[in-house]
Amino acid sequence: MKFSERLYEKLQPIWRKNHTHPFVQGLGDGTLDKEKFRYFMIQDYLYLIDYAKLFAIGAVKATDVETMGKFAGLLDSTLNEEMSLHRQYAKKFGITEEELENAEPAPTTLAYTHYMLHVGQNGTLADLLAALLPCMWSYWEIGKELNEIPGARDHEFYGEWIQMYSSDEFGNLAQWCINLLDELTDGKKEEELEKLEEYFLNTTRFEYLFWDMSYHLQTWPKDE
Ligand SMILES: Cc1ncc(CO)c(N)n1
Repeated sequence: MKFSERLYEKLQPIWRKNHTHPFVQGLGDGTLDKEKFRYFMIQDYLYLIDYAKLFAIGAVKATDVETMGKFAGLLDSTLNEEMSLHRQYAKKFGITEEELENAEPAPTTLAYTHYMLHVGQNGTLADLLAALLPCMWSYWEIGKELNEIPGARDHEFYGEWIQMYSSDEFGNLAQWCINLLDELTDGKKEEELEKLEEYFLNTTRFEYLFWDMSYHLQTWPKDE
């Protein structure tokens, strides 16, 4: 069995929790409170700034030019395609680019990005991929699932989000990362696979926490 199949099977219950989170459900049926989505967009923009850096680290850790080029492409599409979705949504909300970049990360955003960057900086290329994969993979799955809901992709507000994450372009990038992780883990010892599984599990959990943070508009403790 491919390592990605093992991850997928083992973590199904946790993935389902992400799919059924009220934030995700609200995106799909269009009932999500705009204030929560606005908060999510700002936090997700900050998240993606650090996430993009993981692809840069991937290029550094790659051992062949083709893989380097792919990571460079992932870096480019995160900064210039995925984040332009956020910049467009920001315009709809009257949020300036300065405001976006100067916003303060909430506790969960900071914990999640720093965890991934720590694993990415200190580990192997396989470690980095295991940590970053739940992000792309779960958004692709969620995008595809929401895209099946009649009218969801044409929703005046959340439709563009669903279109982006259910797209073949986004899916192909996720699939490339899945395939590379499968290649890198082929024939690896069980001990090594368990370590990778732990990274993947932790960032899958962080995905849930990110939805939950946005749903509850998490802040740092008040009256500091
Ligand atoms: C928190 C989070 N996870 C995954 C993605 C997909 O890139 C995203 N934009 N944000």
